[in-house]
Amino acid sequence: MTNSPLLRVKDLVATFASGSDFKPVVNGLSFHVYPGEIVAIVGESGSGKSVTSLSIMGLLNRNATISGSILYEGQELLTMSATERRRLRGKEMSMIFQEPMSSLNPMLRIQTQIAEVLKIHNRSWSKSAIAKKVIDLLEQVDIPNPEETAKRFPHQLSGGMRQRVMIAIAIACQPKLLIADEPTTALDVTTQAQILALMKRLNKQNGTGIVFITHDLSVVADIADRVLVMRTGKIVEEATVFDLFDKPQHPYTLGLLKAMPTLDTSF
Ligand SMILES: Nc1ncnc2c1ncn2[C@@H]1O[C@H](COP(=O)(O)OP(=O)(O)OP(=O)(O)O)[C@@H](O)[C@H]1O
Repeated sequence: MTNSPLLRVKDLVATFASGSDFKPVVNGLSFHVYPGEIVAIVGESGSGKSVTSLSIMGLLNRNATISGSILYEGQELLTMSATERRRLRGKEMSMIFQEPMSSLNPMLRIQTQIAEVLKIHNRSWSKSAIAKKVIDLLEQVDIPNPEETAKRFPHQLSGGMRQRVMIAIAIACQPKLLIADEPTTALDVTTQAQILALMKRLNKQNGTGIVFITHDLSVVADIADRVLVMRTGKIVEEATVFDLFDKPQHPYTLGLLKAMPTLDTSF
């Protein structure tokens, strides 16, 4: 790991002009992610995890006001032009959402959707180079029969396969930063474990820094190097994954840990 963070968020405040009584929903958040690191943000529903990730990606609604600082490789994202941010999105940083069906276009074949992002960021590539890269990406995310799958439409794939396609799109341009917002929540446990293993492998192979948003501490234990515990728009605890489970400091973290199902839990 190098000494300069890939991402440095400082005093981030996000407020919506409607729906939240003008109270900040993210309120003075500071954290950093080093290249190659997996940082999990964990917290209950409504604590501001998604607003944080959308702020980093520059995808928040127009009714949001953001202040503070978000530095990506030392460049301030909050003062960047929309064109510059679009250039970074997809190429330098990309995002995976919980429900791939709402991010994929139901009318377009998988190959067209992956090719689209490749074309935007690699204008000089030939058609055959793009087609080859599409298959290569589907192979990287362990899609069986990639040539066949590339021709399918999203509804012809299982939820796990759709999420793999979303990951293929997200890594198409080898971003340095990947933000994954509850990418496994909608999946059964076996598929969830496979997707987590895939993300860990991509992190190790490509050195991608990952911000992994979840409300599930067992996922945190599986994937993260470092953990930020978020509550009502603030970070209440930050620790390595080992320390968080070994000696949690904040009562809220203790509560989350106690609520984790164990083998002894009776339902
Ligand atoms: N576009 C919006 N307009 C108004 N309020 C919003 C908007 N988007 C989010 N909020 C509010 O901001 C707060 C934080 O929402 P956010 O989606 O970041 O929570 P979360 O921690 O990601 O929750 P979940 O785990 O349920 O996804 C919530 O109170 C939510 O209602």
